[in-house]
Amino acid sequence: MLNKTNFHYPAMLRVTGKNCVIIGGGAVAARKLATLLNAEANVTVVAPLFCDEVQKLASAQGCTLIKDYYKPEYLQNAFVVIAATDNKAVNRQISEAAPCLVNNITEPELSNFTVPSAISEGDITIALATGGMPAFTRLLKKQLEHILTPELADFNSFLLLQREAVKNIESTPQERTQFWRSVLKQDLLNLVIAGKAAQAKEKVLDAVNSFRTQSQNRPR
Ligand SMILES: C[C@@]1(CC(=O)O)C2=NC(=C\c3[nH]c(c(CCC(=O)O)c3CC(=O)O)Cc3[nH]c(c(CC(=O)O)c3CCC(=O)O)/C=C3\N/C(=C\2)[C@@H](CCC(=O)O)[C@]3(C)CC(=O)O)/[C@H]1CCC(=O)O
Ligand SMILES: NC(=O)c1ccc[n+]([C@@H]2O[C@H](COP(=O)([O-])OP(=O)(O)OC[C@H]3O[C@@H](n4cnc5c(N)ncnc54)[C@H](O)[C@@H]3O)[C@@H](O)[C@H]2O)c1
Repeated sequence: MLNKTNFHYPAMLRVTGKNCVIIGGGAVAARKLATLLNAEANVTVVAPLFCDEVQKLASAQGCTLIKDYYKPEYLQNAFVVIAATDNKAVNRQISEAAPCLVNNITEPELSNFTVPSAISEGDITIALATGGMPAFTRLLKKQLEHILTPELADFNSFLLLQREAVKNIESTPQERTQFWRSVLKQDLLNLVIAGKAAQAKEKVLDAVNSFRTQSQNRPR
């Protein structure tokens, strides 16, 4: 049997438009529904009874609610399945029947993935897991929320654009790696944190321009 804590391969999933099925409609199902809907998944929730939060999310963000007990047919064509009933035996059946990514909320060891705690700001995401100590995960997340500011996310958006510009400069992947490592140093981060993002951006633009000039002058 799988160890309860051996979830050692972090990954970010693209669930946009993908069929994701949650069996169970209680408090935990509502939490998993919220994150799947935020990730723009196409979600179906199956349960005889839906809690207020699930109903609220369904009408605010749109998902399919099927008022029924679990049946294997509900797993057809699913990319992600969450076994989120309060019945261990049912969740176990779901875990066994799901030929895809499956998360079991009552017996994590029957899952092939676990849901980390996550904070996002713009395109930056910090995902966090503790190997099954969720209340501590929640506390650590609060600590990290202070670090992940809108200013950092804005600076990251700027960098993403510059990265595309740098890719269009004739250079080798090694040269680009070397370039970004030399530009993205602690002093630059300190400027952004100190509220001087404009200065930091200026420095990056200067560096990109001299990389371009160097590339043009380099014999190939
Ligand atoms: C991160 C988060 C994401 C989410 O679920 O959305 C999440 N649990 C959260 C909260 C939370 N969960 C529980 C409590 C009550 C306190 C407590 O019991 O400890 C609290 C705290 C609260 O609500 O304050 C109870 C609980 N959790 C699990 C079991 C079953 C078991 O352990 O056997 C039981 C029932 C135990 C029982 O019956 O007694 C199992 C798992 N919960 C995980 C994730 C995975 C491990 C992630 C990691 O390694 O950190 C894992 C392994 C599987 C999974 O679900 O993927 C979310 C944080 C939200 C946030 O970010 O603030
Ligand atoms: N993984 C986690 O993060 C986590 C967190 C807290 C609790 N838990 C565990 O998860 C269990 C559920 O917690 P909850 O707060 O969501 O419970 P809940 O009582 O709020 O919800 C249970 C839901 O399961 C549905 N259900 C029951 N039998 C079903 C079936 N055969 N088919 C479809 N739906 C069915 C119910 O209608 C209800 O909607 C708890 O018993 C606890 O052990 C896990």
